[in-house]
Amino acid sequence: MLKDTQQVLNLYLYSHMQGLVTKSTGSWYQVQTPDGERYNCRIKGVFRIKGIKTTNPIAVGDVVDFEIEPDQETGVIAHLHPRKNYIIRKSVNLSKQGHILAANLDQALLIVTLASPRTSLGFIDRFLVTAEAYDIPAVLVFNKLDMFSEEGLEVLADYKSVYQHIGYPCFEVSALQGTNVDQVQQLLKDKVTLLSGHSGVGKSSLINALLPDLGLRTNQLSDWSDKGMHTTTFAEMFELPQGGFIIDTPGIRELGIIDIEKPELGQFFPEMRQRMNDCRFNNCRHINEPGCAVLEALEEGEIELSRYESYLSIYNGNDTRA
Ligand SMILES: Nc1nc2c(ncn2[C@@H]2O[C@H](COP(=O)(O)OP(=O)(O)OP(=O)(O)O)[C@@H](O)[C@H]2O)c(=O)[nH]1
Ligand SMILES: [Zn+2]
Repeated sequence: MLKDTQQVLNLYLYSHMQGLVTKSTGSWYQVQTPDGERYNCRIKGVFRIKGIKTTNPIAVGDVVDFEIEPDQETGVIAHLHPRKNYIIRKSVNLSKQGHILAANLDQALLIVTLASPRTSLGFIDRFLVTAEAYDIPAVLVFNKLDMFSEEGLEVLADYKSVYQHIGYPCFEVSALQGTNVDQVQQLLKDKVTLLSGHSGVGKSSLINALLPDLGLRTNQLSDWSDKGMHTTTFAEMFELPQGGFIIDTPGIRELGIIDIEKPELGQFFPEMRQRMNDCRFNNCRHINEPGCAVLEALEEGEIELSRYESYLSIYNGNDTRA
């Protein structure tokens, strides 16, 4: 009888649990179970991505199975669930090596401003291309609404229509005054969201507006951000009171452009992707080829000139990240 009880207990103690990796230090992983329990876990075994060696096998956002150790507090990660996407930093001199920054992102939110500092269209487009290449849905949030003049509001409406037209949701908010922050709150609910944007666009202000009751959390967040060493290497997720997580890590805020082969670039512009099957040549670069469906659409004003200019700029390897 006693033996049976022990066996049942052992089974229970070593049972597999599933959880989300919410923090990583490289050797320890914080794993959160669906009921909110957190365990510090180690890794057992080898985890690999095809074709690339990673310096970290498991990253924030990964879903893993783990076994709880007899101490009931720590665990051993035994299985990694397939990722729907991940962002990776390739090492500069060894392109076959990389560091996974985060996995399974539901969306990437780019915070931009049209005033102090103005985010360039080139920067926005570069971000969107990168998000497309990573297969992460992107959303634009135009902040500092309170600073706009009549004229500024018209420019904003133009920008929004350009991006909404090609399928990117756009929001306009004032983090400072709280305008439309509830819409962003709704957007983040139950999702894993990467926050991005240039310095000074109001990311911290927006987080503060999103977490009004959790000043402590935001402080932790900026403390974390100040630790230069960790920030570039390891991401951390912050849980939102209404459900969902945000990732705000300086090293990945601007989602550096990844290696994209020139012939593939058009695929990452949705309005080009949609038309390029109609180009006369199947290896059309959409630059000066006859019968190019993209150039036709550009001429007819169906493709925005600024977007096409971004295409050319990235194609030619110019850095538009002003
Ligand atoms: N008028 C106005 N100012 C804002 C708004 N949001 C942020 N700011 C101001 O813009 C400045 C930068 O805001 P932060 O929230 O620190 O920007 P950040 O993106 O976190 O910047 P980094 O920490 O450098 O990445 C601060 O002076 C904020 O007060 C807004 O909606 N309206
Ligand atoms: Zn073409």
